[in-house]
Amino acid sequence: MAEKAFDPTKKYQEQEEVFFDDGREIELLHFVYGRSDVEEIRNNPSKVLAAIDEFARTKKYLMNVGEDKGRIVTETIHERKPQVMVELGGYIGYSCVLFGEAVRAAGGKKYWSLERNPEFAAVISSLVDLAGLSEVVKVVVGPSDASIRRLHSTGDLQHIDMMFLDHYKPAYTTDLKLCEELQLVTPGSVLAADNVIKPGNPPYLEYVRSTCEEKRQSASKGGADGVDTRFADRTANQYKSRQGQEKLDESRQGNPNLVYESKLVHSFEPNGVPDGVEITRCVGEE
Ligand SMILES: C[S@@+](CC[C@H](N)C(=O)[O-])C[C@H]1O[C@@H](n2cnc3c(N)ncnc32)[C@H](O)[C@@H]1O
Repeated sequence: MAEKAFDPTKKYQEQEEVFFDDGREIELLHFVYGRSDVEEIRNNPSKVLAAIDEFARTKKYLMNVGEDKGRIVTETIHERKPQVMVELGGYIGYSCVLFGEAVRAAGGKKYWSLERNPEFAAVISSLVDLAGLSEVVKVVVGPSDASIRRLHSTGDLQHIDMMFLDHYKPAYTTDLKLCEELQLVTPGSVLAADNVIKPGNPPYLEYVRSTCEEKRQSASKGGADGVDTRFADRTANQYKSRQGQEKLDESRQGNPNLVYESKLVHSFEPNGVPDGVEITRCVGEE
């Protein structure tokens, strides 16, 4: 996958100081459903995505994965052909519509979108319905770790063929370890982690790039308390005003015996800022 230059004609609006949860998500729904051509975009995922992009380019920034990084993940979906894919963090449904359609096209059965904010989850469901993807996509409201545990215990989720991590940055590693412990992530699973350059995720990159021996040694030392200090305050507190202080189980050990092959694919945020997606394949267990 070669890195392409950013096309400035597709640039989203600048990211403001307050860039989400200020009513823009509902404004987006009115923008999309208020279009004179809304019946032409119904059941057409590409046109729904184009309408979302148009809002973000002409009205207000949206924290979507965007076209460039999205392509890296859809190419991986075409290769891996997951029957079951999970995303952590759905926001207004951009990645859900883009990847849900790719999973369906690859013959997959289910795309789970785990979103903590109930208002955002309602926006996702509305746009997924418009895109005609309701049979493949299931939106689950709640914190990702509780949702993963519940879906596993009910038997609704038995294996994750592919996972897109794009929620609270410090939770990437703790949620991956939870999925390993529940044997949802096993050899054959593929992970795509967004924002590993902007804002960055050193603990996650360290984990998926470690050898089994390194992971076993670090698990034997036990986890540190609180959010890893390598995250900037802005990232650690991104959802604090709405959710309060996040509680992560840093003592979780995961399955250090899983062997990962991991690589960074460079790309751009939809407002042109350089970023990258870490693609990680679980290739064995030792
Ligand atoms: C960057 S946005 C996701 C963007 C989306 N994947 C896309 O590309 O279209 C991050 C989302 O994660 C959600 N979120 C944050 N912490 C979460 C958690 N612990 N569990 C589930 N969702 C969470 C936020 O509410 C927000 O909607």
